[in-house]
Amino acid sequence: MDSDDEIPELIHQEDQIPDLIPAAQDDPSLSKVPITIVTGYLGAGKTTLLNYILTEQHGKKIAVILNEFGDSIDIEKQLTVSDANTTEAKPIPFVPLANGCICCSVKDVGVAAIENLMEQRGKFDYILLETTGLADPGNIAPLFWLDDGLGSSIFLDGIVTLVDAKNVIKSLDEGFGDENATELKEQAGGHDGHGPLLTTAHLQISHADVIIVNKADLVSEEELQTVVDRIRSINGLARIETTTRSRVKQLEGWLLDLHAYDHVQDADLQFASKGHSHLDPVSRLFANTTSSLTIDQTISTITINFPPLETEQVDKFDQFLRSMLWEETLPATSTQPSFEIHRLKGRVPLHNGNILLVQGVRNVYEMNEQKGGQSPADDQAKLVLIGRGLDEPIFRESLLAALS
Ligand SMILES: Nc1nc2c(ncn2[C@@H]2O[C@H](COP(=O)(O)OP(=O)(O)OP(=O)(O)O)[C@@H](O)[C@H]2O)c(=O)[nH]1
Repeated sequence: MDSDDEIPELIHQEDQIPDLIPAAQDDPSLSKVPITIVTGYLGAGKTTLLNYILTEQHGKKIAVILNEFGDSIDIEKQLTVSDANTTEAKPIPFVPLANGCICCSVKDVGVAAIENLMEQRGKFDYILLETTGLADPGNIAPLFWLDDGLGSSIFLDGIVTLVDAKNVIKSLDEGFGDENATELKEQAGGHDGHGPLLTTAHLQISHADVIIVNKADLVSEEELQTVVDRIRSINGLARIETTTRSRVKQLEGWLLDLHAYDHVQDADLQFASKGHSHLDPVSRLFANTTSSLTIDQTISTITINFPPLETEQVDKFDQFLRSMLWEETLPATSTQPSFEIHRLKGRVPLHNGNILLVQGVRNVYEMNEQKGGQSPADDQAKLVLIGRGLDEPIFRESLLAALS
């Protein structure tokens, strides 16, 4: 490693972070680089996917940050850039970083890895960040919104979760391979009289914008459909594709250029309400069969439909979101369920002809009023929530009361 590749000092103070990436901040002509977070259980096929991408001809130079366990607990980030002109993947010199998992100490290690990478800006036009098998993407995603330094040079394009078709149901039901699985005692009706489990698999699925159900070759078509149905019952917003050897049918829209956070399409929210669109060919094959849909007891998706808002109600809507996301309390209701929100998308038409677009991950949300642009489908406002303990009638009642 030569002197140009010196490891930057790790940052421990949150308020120091905005100064990180000075080159990017100083030169406004540099456009923001998109980043996709790739997550999934150990052995789901993440490395297979990234190797496939790095050797594919796709005209993009993609930097991959791998987050791997070595022999010891040290974690190293290996940076590799695919070369659009040859089929070779060129490694950027190894950048050893401090011990720790990217989701536990992301403000230190993750930021430093990305800062390190951004010093080599110009050599790539897309970043893929692979997280360890047990990462909770909900800890990582808001960083790209909240951190001024990162946010000025990088934007989060989306979260892709790989699941292993053979083992994912066991992971969801039994916490297979997951030491962090926790029993939700307050929710009755779980397995063997116990509460259902909240596993890392639930968190990885609930936060995902794209879910790749890999290792399709190891299960029957019926088993594959059961897996797709189960995943759909957890996350009604994500696009789902089934693959073997992580070979997605195309990179754009499935791994790159996801634009999951920069617009809220009406079609996406319709999809959550109906629960069947965006389906991959295998799912379509089964669309007319009577497969029984297992509703996951732990994490689910709900869609709240409500009438378009007067301009004066926008503040009330914002207060509802703050109460729900920041205080985990539903306003204006006597029923106070225990819940947590992982992902939120909303499209709210206003009587002035504008449209309010809402995006959220955990307790971080963003609301933008877009001028005009309402479509015929915007006769109702829609708020889609993915999380734990969501009961649509209770949430709807609270929202309507808060708006009145
Ligand atoms: N049968 C089958 N095996 C696969 C498939 N995809 C990957 N594998 C194999 O499964 C094993 C794990 O794949 P990886 O790509 O290393 O999985 P990973 O998610 O990166 O796993 P970790 O590095 O442990 O987090 C490897 O031996 C792969 O060759 C698939 O679709 N079918």
